Amino acid sequence: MNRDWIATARTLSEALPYLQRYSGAIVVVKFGGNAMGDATAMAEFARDIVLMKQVGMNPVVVHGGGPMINEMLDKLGIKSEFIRGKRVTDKNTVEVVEMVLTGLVNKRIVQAIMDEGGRAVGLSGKDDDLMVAEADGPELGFVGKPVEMNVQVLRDLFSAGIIPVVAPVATGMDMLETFNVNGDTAAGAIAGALRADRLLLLTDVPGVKDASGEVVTQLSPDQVRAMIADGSIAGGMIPKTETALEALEKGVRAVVILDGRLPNASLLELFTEHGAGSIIREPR
Ligand SMILES: Nc1ncnc2c1ncn2[C@@H]1O[C@H](COP(=O)(O)OP(=O)(O)O)[C@@H](O)[C@H]1O
Ligand SMILES: CC(=O)N[C@@H](CCC(=O)OP(=O)(O)O)C(=O)O
Repeated sequence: MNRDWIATARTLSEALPYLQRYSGAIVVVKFGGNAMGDATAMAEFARDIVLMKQVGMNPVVVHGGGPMINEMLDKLGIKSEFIRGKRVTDKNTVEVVEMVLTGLVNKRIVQAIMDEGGRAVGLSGKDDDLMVAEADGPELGFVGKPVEMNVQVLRDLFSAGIIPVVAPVATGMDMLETFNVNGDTAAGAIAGALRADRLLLLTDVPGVKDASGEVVTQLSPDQVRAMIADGSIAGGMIPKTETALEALEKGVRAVVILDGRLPNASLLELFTEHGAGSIIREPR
């Protein structure tokens, strides 16, 4: 008997308690632009999501696409800068953001999930008023912070056997403006409104690193606040960890920041005893 086959069978058998624990669980997965990588990485990600649905979980994909927005802004000769991990967004920029996220990136992910045999529907915060936002701060322009969530549409899609894929673009309170919402912030707001069992933030680093560059596998909210204050958490990791703290306050059970480029990163986290990346939750 081939040893690899035996190992595969054992892995499946060992996954049973996790499959039982997560049956019916809502898992929000943020797929960052830097984690998307090439077509193979995209297909592997899609396969993991389809598997989650197949075993009875309710995954929701919330995606980013920062590098793809940068590429399009470059082509159009529009300059862009970030403040504390968020893109300063003027009128021209928000149009590009909406086109790239709800068009290009969203449909690529929907297509990848369909290609793996799942059913996916793409939507943005504008669809069925899923995410209503107001300006995050005057210096950021059309960057939104979610103020009202209407997640019924996601529950409807769950019951229909469909995987929702959400682009982080929101409508304003007046229903006229368009806001660019950071992908992590959007994922946290959706996870909070759904009181999700897990929020997975897939990125391009193995987890949250301390000042010496080591990944910290377990973090409490207090530890995260201290690391933001002393500067060991910086740049794009700020919205990610702030999102984690807010999501926990709203009743999400745990938030995991992990490397989406690692093959089967989400499955490793959910279905094995090893876990992956940094898990942030209240100390037990
Ligand atoms: N303490 C830290 N641990 C890990 N990454 C950090 C930390 N501080 C800052 N970073 C940066 O945050 C980045 C992840 O954020 P971002 O680039 O916005 O990812 P994504 O596009 O996946 O949302 C990492 O690539 C890293 O450069
Ligand atoms: C306000 C803000 O910063 N919005 C992000 C939205 C996309 C995103 O979050 O993409 P990643 O997850 O790939 O970083 C942006 O304009 O880049």
